[in-house]
Amino acid sequence: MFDAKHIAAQFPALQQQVNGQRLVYLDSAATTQKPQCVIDALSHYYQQQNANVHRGSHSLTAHATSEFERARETVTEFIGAQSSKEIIWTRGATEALNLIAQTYARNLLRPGDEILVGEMEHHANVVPWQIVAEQTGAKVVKIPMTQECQFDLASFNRLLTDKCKIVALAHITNVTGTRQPVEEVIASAHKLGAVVVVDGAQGIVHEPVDVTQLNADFYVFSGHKLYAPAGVGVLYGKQALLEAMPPWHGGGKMVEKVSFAGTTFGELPGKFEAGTPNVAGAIALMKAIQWYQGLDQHALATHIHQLVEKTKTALEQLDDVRILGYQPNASVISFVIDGVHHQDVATLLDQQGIAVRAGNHCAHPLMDALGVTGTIRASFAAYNTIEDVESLVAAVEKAVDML
Ligand SMILES: Cc1ncc(COP(=O)(O)O)c(CNc2co[nH]c2=O)c1O
Repeated sequence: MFDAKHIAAQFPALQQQVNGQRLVYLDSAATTQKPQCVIDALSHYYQQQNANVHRGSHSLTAHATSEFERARETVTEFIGAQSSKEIIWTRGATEALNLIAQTYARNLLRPGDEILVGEMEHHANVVPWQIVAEQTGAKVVKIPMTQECQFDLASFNRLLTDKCKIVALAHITNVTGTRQPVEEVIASAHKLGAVVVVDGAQGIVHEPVDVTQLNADFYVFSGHKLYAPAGVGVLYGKQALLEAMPPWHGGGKMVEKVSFAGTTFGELPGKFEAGTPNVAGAIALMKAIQWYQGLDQHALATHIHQLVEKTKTALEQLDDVRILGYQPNASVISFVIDGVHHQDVATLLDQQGIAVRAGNHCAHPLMDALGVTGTIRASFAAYNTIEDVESLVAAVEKAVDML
């Protein structure tokens, strides 16, 4: 039995009322709320540890650097990387995907090469590939989804030719929570010499990740979806790939020697970390990972899946409510109320203290495939309870009656 109420009590943001009602936070796929211990880690850093890292020669900077690199080691172990050199700090998944596109891909791609991208992807895993395709004369090829909002593996294998140099897909998608077959995609792509970029923004928080076992070439995620602050994220890349890539941004820390006759660049991971990093964010992400690893992961996953299943069962009893792309064992559920704009529903729910996401969820191609302009999405995390489900369903029922 997963004690979500005990978990929720650790989250200050969840103790408030919104519009005079208990906050029911069901938008964790957008960003999770933060436990007190993570908030304390941020405060402690700025109260006691703040200094710039890898520079200066005083005790504070030495300690801050040590904690910053301990955070990198924590991420290394958390995702099963071979070396901390394979862990690059970014602002989040979006920046990590753009870094890969503008270094690895831009350096590799030639006219006629192909980048295969899943139809259900978040724009952060579509647009960077379109930009670099435009820059290099390569082509982005859509991997269609099935009618059931699953990754169409058969179509993928038909589209996969020796023209394909990169495959980009989410571990878990953000609108329907589809767990995509990254293992099979990686195996097939590698047979043809293509690399696979796995967008782990949703996956990192809903199942154990071992990038070595997965054999992913790149895996990216954002701290703020993993109970950590916004502004810190991770790009994992196989060391050999990262070593061969040109730098992303120029500046301090990423160089070996600068002269106007020419500049030599630093080693991993600093080569990709120009400028002053988000030290506090990295340290808080370490604390978030340590907190998260203290949870019973099987019980947590079972709990979240039960909440989503109960939500589905209740919503499908309501007139005019249509659930879209439901996936067993997902952490999100998306639905529409026929004849009612999704934003109007979200506004009514908000008036009852219920925070969901309405809109296209940065997934226009998926919305087009579903034939809608947007959905209402409820997404669940460790702090959500059955009472949250009951509040959501009652509010949707009220919305159906009112609208
Ligand atoms: C699958 C996926 N990839 C990439 C991103 C981008 O992450 P960021 O760089 O941290 O912004 C998101 C954010 N998804 C959402 C953000 O708000 N609602 C969402 O569903 C995502 O869900």
